[in-house]
Amino acid sequence: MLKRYNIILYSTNKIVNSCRYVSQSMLKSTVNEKTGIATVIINKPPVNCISLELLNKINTEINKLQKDNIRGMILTSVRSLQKVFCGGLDIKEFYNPNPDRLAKYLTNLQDTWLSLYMTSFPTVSVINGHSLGGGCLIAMCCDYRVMVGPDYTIGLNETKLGVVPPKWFQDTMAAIIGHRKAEVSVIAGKTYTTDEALQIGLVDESSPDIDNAYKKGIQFLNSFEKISPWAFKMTKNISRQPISQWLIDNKQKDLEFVFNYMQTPSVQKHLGLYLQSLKK
Ligand SMILES: CC/C=C\C/C=C\C/C=C\CC/C=C/CC(=O)SCCNC(=O)CCNC(=O)[C@H](O)C(C)(C)COP(=O)(O)OP(=O)(O)OC[C@H]1O[C@@H](n2cnc3c(N)ncnc32)[C@H](O)[C@@H]1OP(=O)(O)O
Repeated sequence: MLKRYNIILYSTNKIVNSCRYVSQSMLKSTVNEKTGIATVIINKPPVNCISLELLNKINTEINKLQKDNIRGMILTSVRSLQKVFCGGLDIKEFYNPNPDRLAKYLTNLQDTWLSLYMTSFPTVSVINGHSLGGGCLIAMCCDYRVMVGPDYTIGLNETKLGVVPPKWFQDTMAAIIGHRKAEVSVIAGKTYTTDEALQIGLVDESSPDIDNAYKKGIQFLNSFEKISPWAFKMTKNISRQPISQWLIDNKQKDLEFVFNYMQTPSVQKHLGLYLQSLKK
């Protein structure tokens, strides 16, 4: 039986020296058996945007780690991408979608958010690049955020694409920076530089380089060494349950609304224009 571990969601290959397992594509996950800390690395070039397949992998991995009783987790992005933590949800999943796949995607998105937001172990995102839309969402799900800077950006920019960030996206941000700041932020689809994100409390610490950011993440996880895992889990649960319970109670309604809304001509037109603007 493994010790109880913390999770840091982070993108590097060289930190972990004692690996329990590694999955080769899109998501690499390693657990340091000495420390009980998992490092989960998103590895989907060119910009780590989240397809249905990646979403499945993230959710499966979190659920596996949950069963393994790890002490903590770091979530990050592979170093070779250099300037992107996560480019957000894959817009191609929403543009001219296959309805069956879109329904699967949205359901998986709900489930993955619930898994990551409610982990019973501490989690850290080491944000080693731009983190937009769904990228910002997964970083915000973690218990602590360390962002590399100064030149990266983070934010829920959905309105800039002509889509609405669902209630649970907005609630996740409001729980971190407060309702008023989150409202101003999501309405305008604002993105923040590392320094700005630190200033408004969207991230907890900044770092000029990835190694240092990773160390800060580990320090955060180590701060739980003397905290009972049960006390951690129950306290986090009480803190986050009101937000997660809303989605659990409204999953079908939320799914149907987004599923229909996404396929309206006006949303499709905006998504098409946004995708075009991203093309080189
Ligand atoms: C109650 C609710 C009511 C209604 C709700 C209705 C709907 C809500 C449902 C769900 C909500 C929808 C939520 C969406 C959340 C999102 O995440 S939307 C996406 C947000 N992300 C972005 O806007 C990032 C866009 N990308 C960039 O800004 C840059 O690519 C980035 C800074 C990340 C990196 O820049 P750079 O290194 O220069 O790379 P390129 O720009 O050259 O990109 C490389 C190729 O990758 C393609 N690409 C980039 N991002 C995405 C993406 N998110 N999805 C798909 N594809 C992407 C880009 O087009 C390039 O492709 P090419 O090589 O040219 O083919």
